[in-house]
Amino acid sequence: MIFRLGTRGSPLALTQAGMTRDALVAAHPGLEVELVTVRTTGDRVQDRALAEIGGKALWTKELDRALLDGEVDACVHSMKDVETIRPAEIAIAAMLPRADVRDRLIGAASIADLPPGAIVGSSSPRRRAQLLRLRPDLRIILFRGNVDTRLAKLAAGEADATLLAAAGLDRLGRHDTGQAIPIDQMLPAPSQAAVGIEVRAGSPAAPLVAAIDDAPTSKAVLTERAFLAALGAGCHSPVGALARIVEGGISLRAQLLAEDGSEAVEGEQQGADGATVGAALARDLLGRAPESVRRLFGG
Ligand SMILES: NCc1[nH]cc(CCC(=O)O)c1CC(=O)O
Repeated sequence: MIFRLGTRGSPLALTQAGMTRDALVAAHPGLEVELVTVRTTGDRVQDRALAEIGGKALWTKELDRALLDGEVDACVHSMKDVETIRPAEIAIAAMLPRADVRDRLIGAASIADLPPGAIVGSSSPRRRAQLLRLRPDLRIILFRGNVDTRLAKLAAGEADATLLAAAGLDRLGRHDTGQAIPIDQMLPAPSQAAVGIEVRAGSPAAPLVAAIDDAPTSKAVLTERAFLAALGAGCHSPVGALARIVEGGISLRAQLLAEDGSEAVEGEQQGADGATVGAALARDLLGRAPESVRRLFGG
C-alpha cells in the first residue's frame, strides 16, 4: 500500500510534508509515502488580502476535497492556516513538534529601531495591529505570497521591513534571516509554528498518523484553538494566543486588539484542561474588551 499525503506546493508546505513523511516512515518502517501536491485558492490569489476573498478555508478547501474523495489518505497543514471549525468527517490526527513560535523582523534590528514612518509589509491583521500598538507612526502595506516572494518584495524595496514566522524561516533553512521579536512584544498567532496532519475520521490512516503525534504540541495548539472557537473569532480578527504546558496543566496567554492597535486587552489563565482554559480566557477578555475590540469578535 502507498500512503498518499496531500500538501500545498509552496516550498514551506513541501518541506513540512517531507518532515511528515520522514516521521511516518520512522514510525512505520517500510511504509511507502507519496506526496500529492494540490494547488489551493490561497496559492492562486496573491493580490488581495485573504479577508476579502474568503478566509482561511482558501488554504484547505481543495485539500479537504481530495481527502474526502479518497484521493489522499492524509493532508499536511500549517495549523495557523486551518479554520477553527472543521468538517465533522475530518479529524486532526497528529501534530509535529512545534518550532520557534516567535515572529521575526526582517529589515531592522528591532521594532524600536525602525525609522519614523517606516513602511512595513504584512497582510496579517494581528501583526499590523500589534506593530501599530507599539509604533503608531509606522505604515503597514499589504504583503502577500510565500516566504520567498515576501523576501523578494522586501529586497526590491517595496517596504522597509517585514515580519515572518520564525518557524517558516527556520524550516526553509533561513536561520539567519531576521531578528526574533520577544513574545512580550508580539504574541504569536494561535497555532503558529505547528504542523498538523488531518485524516478522514475513523479511517485506517487515523491510528497510523496518530503514532507520530507530539502530545505537548497538540495539547497547546488545541487549547489555542479552543480559545479561538470560544471567541467566535473571524480568522481575520487581530488576536494573539500562546499556550504552554505547565506543572498541573496548561497556561494560556492571549491578546485581542483593535484593528489599528489603538486599544487592546490581554490576559493569562491556567488550569488542568485546555478547552476549559481556552473558553474561560475568551470569556474574560471579551468581558473586559473595549468596544473597538469586542465588535471584531463574534462572541
Ligand atoms: N499565513 C502564512 C503562513 N502559515 C504558516 C506560516 C509559517 C509557519 C507557521 O507559523 O507554522 C506562514 C508564513 C508566516 O506567517 O510567516
